[in-house]
Formats: sequence, C-alpha cells, structure tokens
Amino acid sequence: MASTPDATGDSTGEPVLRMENVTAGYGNTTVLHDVSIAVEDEQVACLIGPNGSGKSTLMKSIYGFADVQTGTVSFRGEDITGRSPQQNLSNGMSYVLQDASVFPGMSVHENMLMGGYVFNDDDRAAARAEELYAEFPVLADLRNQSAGTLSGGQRRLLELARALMVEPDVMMLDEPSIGLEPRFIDDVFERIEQLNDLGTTILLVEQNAEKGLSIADRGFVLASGEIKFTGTGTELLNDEEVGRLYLGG
Ligand SMILES: Nc1ncnc2c1ncn2[C@@H]1O[C@H](COP(=O)(O)OP(=O)(O)OP(=O)(O)O)[C@@H](O)[C@H]1O
Repeated sequence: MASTPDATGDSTGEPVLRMENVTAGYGNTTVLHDVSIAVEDEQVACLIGPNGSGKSTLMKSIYGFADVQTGTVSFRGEDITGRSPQQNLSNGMSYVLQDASVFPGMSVHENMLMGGYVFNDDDRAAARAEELYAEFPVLADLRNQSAGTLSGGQRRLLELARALMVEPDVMMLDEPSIGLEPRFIDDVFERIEQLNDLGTTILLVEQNAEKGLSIADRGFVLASGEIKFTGTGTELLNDEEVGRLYLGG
C-alpha cells in the first residue's frame, strides 16, 4: 500500500536527488509546504497531482528557478539549495521545461549547440551533437531547418536531445507528453525508458498519471503543495484512494 507522507520510501541506496522539508515558492508566495522526496540513482520517479498543485514549482525549486524558503535540496549528497540553473546544468542535471523552449528563429542544429553552451567549447558541442544525431536520425534530417517549423513531436524530440547535450546524470522532464498526438507520446515515453536504461536518472511530471506511473520505479502524489502519497509506481496505480482521488476513479 502507498505510504503517506514521508516520501523517502523504501530506500536501497544513496539518493541522487533529495529534498528535505522544503518550503518553496516565488518571492513571498509559498507554493510547496514541507516537501521531502528522494530519488535514487537510475530510477524513474514520477510526480503526479492536480493542476496547480505545485508540480512544476517542485522541479523549479530543485533547479533554481523558484525560491527555496526553508529546507534543503541535495544532489549526490551535496547541498545545492539556491544554486543557479547554469550551475546545476554544469553539474550534470538537465531540465526540459513544460513550455516550448526551442529557439524558433534558430535552426535545429543551432538549438542543439545551445544545449552545449556550458562546455564553452564549440568543437566539443559539435561533436556531441553528431553523437545525438546518430540516436535521433529525425533530427539529423532536420538539422538545417528552422526550429519554428517543427511539428509538436519533432520539437519535443529536439528539446529532449538538446537536454542530452551535457550527458546529464539526472533529467527532469515537465509534462513531456502534453499536447502531443498519441503516436508521438509513445515515442517520447520510449525515449525516456531508453535513457533510463542507459543509466540516466529521471524525474518526470506527467499529466497522464497512469502512463507516467506505469514506467516509474517511484511515484509521488502532490496536492496543495504537499506530498500526500508515495510508493512504487505500481503501488500508487493499485492504491484505492490514490485511484479515486487522483487517477479519475
Ligand atoms: N512565477 C510564479 N510566480 C508566482 N506564482 C506562481 C508562479 N508560477 C506558478 N505560480 C503559482 O504556483 C502554484 C503552483 O503552480 P505550478 O505550475 O507549480 O503547478 P502544477 O502542479 O505544475 O500545475 P499544472 O499541472 O497546471 O502545470 C499556482 O498557484 C501558480 O499560480
């Protein structure tokens, strides 16, 4: 049965990502209340919850886009509370935002190179882009095309591939399936599972809660800025109360 509300769960190793008693928001506005979660190395963790419950804010407070007011965020045991997004990116964490984040006036290739800007090394960025084109041949074919002309599915692949430029240990993905046609959704989820198979730890926010939990080693339910339930993905999917309240019955 899913547990409440300490989300550190059945720990088997040192968490790669941990939030301890985090209260966070924007300026004087508090959105998250006393949130504690742990994501272990090479896990897929999925965060679900109603609209406006604070799922994006949770990711933003890890990454430095929202303000952590009290509590601690750590990465591989190191306190990273309040670090900037650029520091986190350099440190091996990538974040694909919910809102479209490609630069529409730039080509696919220029967008890819932007993903490697922290290298400060054009040759290294170009070489890494070529590696990714081998894994994303669709993007290789589109490399000279303006990113603003891509379909929704192609754009999402570009966002994923660009976030992989830094070979992250941890990827945070905010609603990767939102707005996509079903055939693209399956493609994006397959990519996420492949990345995880290659050793990338994934923290996912997913509106399609059943789909997200079905690939998750660990799930968290956030409501009104608080963690209400945690468990394995399967435990949450099978939990009567979680099902009734958060999975549409
Ligand atoms: N930049 C901001 N400044 C102030 N309040 C914000 C800001 N961004 C979000 N909020 C507020 O924080 C609360 C939580 O929003 P958040 O986007 O984290 O929720 P969510 O669970 O991700 O929602 P959704 O499922 O709709 O994407 C909302 O009340 C929202 O209005």
